[in-house]
Amino acid sequence: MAAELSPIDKAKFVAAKRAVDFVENGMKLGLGTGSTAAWMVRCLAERIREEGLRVTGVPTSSRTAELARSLGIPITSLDEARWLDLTIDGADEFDTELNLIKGGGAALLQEKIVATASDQMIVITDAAKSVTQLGAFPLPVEVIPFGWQTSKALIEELLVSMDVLNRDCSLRMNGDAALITDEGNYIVDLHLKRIGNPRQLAMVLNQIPGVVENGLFIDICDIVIIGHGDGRVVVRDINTGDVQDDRVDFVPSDNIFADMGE
Ligand SMILES: O=C[C@H](O)[C@H](O)[C@H](O)COP(=O)(O)O
Repeated sequence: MAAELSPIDKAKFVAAKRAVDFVENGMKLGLGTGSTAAWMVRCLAERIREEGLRVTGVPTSSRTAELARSLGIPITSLDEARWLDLTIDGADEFDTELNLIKGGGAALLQEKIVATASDQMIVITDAAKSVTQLGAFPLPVEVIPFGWQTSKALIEELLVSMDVLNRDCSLRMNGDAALITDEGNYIVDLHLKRIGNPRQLAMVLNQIPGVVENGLFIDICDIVIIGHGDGRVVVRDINTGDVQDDRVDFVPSDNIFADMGE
């Protein structure tokens, strides 16, 4: 018997399930990271099992690779795949132009490379992540460990020069030690509260020595699918301007919980 999902998990599940409708036979797919993307991986595995869907996935983190492998999704590296048809991923915040903050799960670097190598990016999310202005969620910046304090100081100087009022920056920790990303780097979180010009900030942050990438995704996302706890999903396409209001059955099949030990 499938476990009862919380309203937030129902919202994530229905968004993920609707996104997987966009997947077609033979596609090369970017597989995002995080709790919402994990639902997408489970829904994709279900279509592979039940319909014999043929796809190849490129995971955006070691966690997603492990999950995909455990559910029998064929995966490969981006270097093998080279170019992808579609990436489906979660986000921490999205604005009306579908600019995003990502990296709450420290996977922003691979996620940005994979999404940029895709013809289309679909973001799956719940409504709580919709904002008029990005920045309430701390902006993750991936820095190399060598001289990270200098890189952090340069980020702080940059924020002063841009007249950013809230500019508290903190090294992301994992217990007592710095969190290490899949690429062996650190994350500095920028607590900005509001980001006036995300496009400019995304560009200038990456000019700082030691900064590898930042969590602002500008002009990368094409479609956002917003799930709600009652099964409603809103699909918004930034390129066509189309908005569809849809419903998805939010009762997952029993074996979708296979990887969760339920
Ligand atoms: O690094 C992690 C990713 O950018 C995630 O996609 C993002 O943090 C959203 O994760 P979740 O779906 O768990 O809220």
